[in-house]
Amino acid sequence: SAPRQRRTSCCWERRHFFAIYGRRSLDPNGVFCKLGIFGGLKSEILKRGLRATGKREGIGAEEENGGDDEENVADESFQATLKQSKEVLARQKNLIRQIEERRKLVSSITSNAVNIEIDAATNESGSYSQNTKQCSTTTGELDKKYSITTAPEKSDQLSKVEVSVRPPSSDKKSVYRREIEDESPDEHSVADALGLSREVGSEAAHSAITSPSLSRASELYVTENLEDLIEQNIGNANAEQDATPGEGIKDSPPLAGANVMNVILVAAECAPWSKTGGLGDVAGALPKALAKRGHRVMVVVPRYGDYSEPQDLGVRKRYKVDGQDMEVSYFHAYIDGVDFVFIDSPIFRHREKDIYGGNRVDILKRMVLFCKAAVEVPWYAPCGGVCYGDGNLVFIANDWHTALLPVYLKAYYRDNGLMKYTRCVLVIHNIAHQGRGPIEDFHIADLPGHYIDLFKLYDPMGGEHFNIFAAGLKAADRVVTVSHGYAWELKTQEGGWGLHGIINENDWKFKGIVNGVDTKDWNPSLDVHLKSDGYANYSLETLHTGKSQCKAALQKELGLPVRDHVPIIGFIGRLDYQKGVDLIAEAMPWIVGQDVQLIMLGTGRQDLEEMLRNFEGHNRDKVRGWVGFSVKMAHRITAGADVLLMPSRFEPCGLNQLYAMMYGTVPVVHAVGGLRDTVQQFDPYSESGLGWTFDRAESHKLIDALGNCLNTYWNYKKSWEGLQRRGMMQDLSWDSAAQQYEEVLVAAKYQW
Ligand SMILES: Nc1ncnc2c1ncn2[C@@H]1O[C@H](COP(=O)(O)OP(=O)(O)O[C@H]2O[C@H](CO)[C@@H](O)[C@H](O)[C@H]2O)[C@@H](O)[C@H]1O
Repeated sequence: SAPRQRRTSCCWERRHFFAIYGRRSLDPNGVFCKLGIFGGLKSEILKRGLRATGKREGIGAEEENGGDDEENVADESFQATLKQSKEVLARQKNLIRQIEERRKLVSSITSNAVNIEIDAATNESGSYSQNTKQCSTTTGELDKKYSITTAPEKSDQLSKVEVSVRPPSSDKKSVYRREIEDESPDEHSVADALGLSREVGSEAAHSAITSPSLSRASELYVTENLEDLIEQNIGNANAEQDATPGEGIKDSPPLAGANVMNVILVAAECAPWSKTGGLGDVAGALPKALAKRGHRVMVVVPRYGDYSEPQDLGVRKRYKVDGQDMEVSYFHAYIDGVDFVFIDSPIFRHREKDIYGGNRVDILKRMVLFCKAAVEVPWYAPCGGVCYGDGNLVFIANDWHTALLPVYLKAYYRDNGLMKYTRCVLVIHNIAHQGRGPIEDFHIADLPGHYIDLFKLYDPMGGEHFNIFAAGLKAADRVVTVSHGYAWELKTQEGGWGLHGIINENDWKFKGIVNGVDTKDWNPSLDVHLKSDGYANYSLETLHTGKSQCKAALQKELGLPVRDHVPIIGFIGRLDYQKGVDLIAEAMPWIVGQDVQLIMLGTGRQDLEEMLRNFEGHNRDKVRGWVGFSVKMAHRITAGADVLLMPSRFEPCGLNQLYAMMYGTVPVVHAVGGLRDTVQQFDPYSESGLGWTFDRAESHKLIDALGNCLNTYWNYKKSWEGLQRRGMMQDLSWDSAAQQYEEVLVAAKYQW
């Protein structure tokens, strides 16, 4: 009976072994190919294999009493298992090599994509648009699918579509997760997730997952290991993607967590399509940062020019403006995770060089049409096939041009039980422009009579008048301005420009958030405007040589003496009262008395433009006054200059000083509004600070500050380098601002 017992025991062990790992485990293309990849499993297999031979189970003692046959069987079995283990090891190595190759492929695709973008942007606007168009078409397609899942309205139709959706390719991890959760067992998803070729991987994956002989424990084991491997594999790919600055949407879950919502930013301008100043920059950059946090984000802007990226959505709507029927259509592009919707109408067309041009009534009519159409965009503009809808939606309106939006939202819709869950936040970029006019302008706004009270404002400057910003501030659910300093100033009589009373009354819903920088556009190591004409990209590591090269290229381009040791002082901005250009004029005799070069770029008031030309005319060896709007020159001056001068009388935030610091250019600023928030005065004792500030908008104060700055430049090189480095090392991206905006959006959402 002993031999029978031994045979039974041995057979049981073998049956048990197969029961756990399946018969196909002995097939070279079978489950071991799959299981072998998990390091821990190898020893388990060996252990089980040995147990099957009985040698680890103490059965050996009985075997010694048994016949040679039994011993041979055990030996053969042991040899087979050993061979099998070796094969497993070889396959494991092979799989690791495949994963490595796949990782390289992902990395090369990622870097190619970045190169395409950089190439696109390097070209002049025409080719930039073409390339972007390609990108947007692709991502638009993805968005079409993705947006369906993120749409908050879950109509029957939507949830049906959801079954087949996939998020954008960058969100690979969640694709695989969902495939495993929803569709497993599925050989394709698992093999794809592992990066296995179909021939090697699919059958193995299928066996591993679907084999009926898999016990619950081994199923769990396989799943866990699969997930680990997928995590690791995709994590590596994502890490490589993350290393690319400015990449779009990243891993799930979204940073915004449960607060994910639909956000529509509405602005009169948006870079790169339309820009007269900082509003265009913000409208182009903040939405991308919000999208990165997981929100579904749209920008709505008039279609001033014949832009090539946006495609006609084929939707037509009519709105009445001052008694006249006007038709609008909607153009759409999906770029960097954001839906850009352009509202087309004959009254916007061909205005790209003159966005705010025309008489007061003309501008008002344009803004009335724009706001009337913009507030209904979530109903009519199908982005990626699905409209945003008005649930879980917050508008971000900007400056007086779109301050009618919160008023329309209330008067046309919420007062009538529509758009009940839609909110509007109004951002003040500049209170100096308010949309003022005579009371009679009210009829153009086309609102119920009692709404006149929102618009009526009396101040000593304008008497009783119609004021669009005033109405917007009252109707908005929340109000944001672009720095803490400016938030404080707006509440004062001097800083509020007649609206301080309203702002004080609405203090509870008012907040300052400092703007960020689009670190893709304004980044010395990526800047597309530094790739030609002798300029060079540079970083913190190559600051010294890179900046010198840009400086020489700038001097050469503008016909100034090419001298490395002469400090270049730059100025970029609108030529108006706000920017304090007249203070530079007053300080001009002192400035040209120094061994410096001054480069000024700007457009605006004609007398100030003339002044710039005169500066240059009288000091050709030291001064250049570029009258015009040139984004390329703005970037090149920022890179090539040593000092950026911003003597603004008031400055809600100011972006140029932020850009300057990113480029190792030291700012000298009037300590006001956002300039005070962002430029910390240099302290030579503690070697801290970011630049020089002066406390009053007076030319002698400017001269003092600039004098100290130049002294440091000439005589304290180490301190100078410290200033540059501290500036460049700051995190000035939109990430933190976007998080603060999100808090405001959430507060608005839950406000009744
Ligand atoms: N001639 C020219 N050629 C090329 N580019 C030129 C140019 N003149 C100006 N720019 C560019 O326009 C932008 C100006 O931005 P700012 O923030 O400095 O001022 P702006 O007063 O327009 O914005 C308002 O809104 C922004 C955004 O909130 C606030 O930062 C700011 O304080 C407030 O006054 C920068 O990108 C600058 O490079």
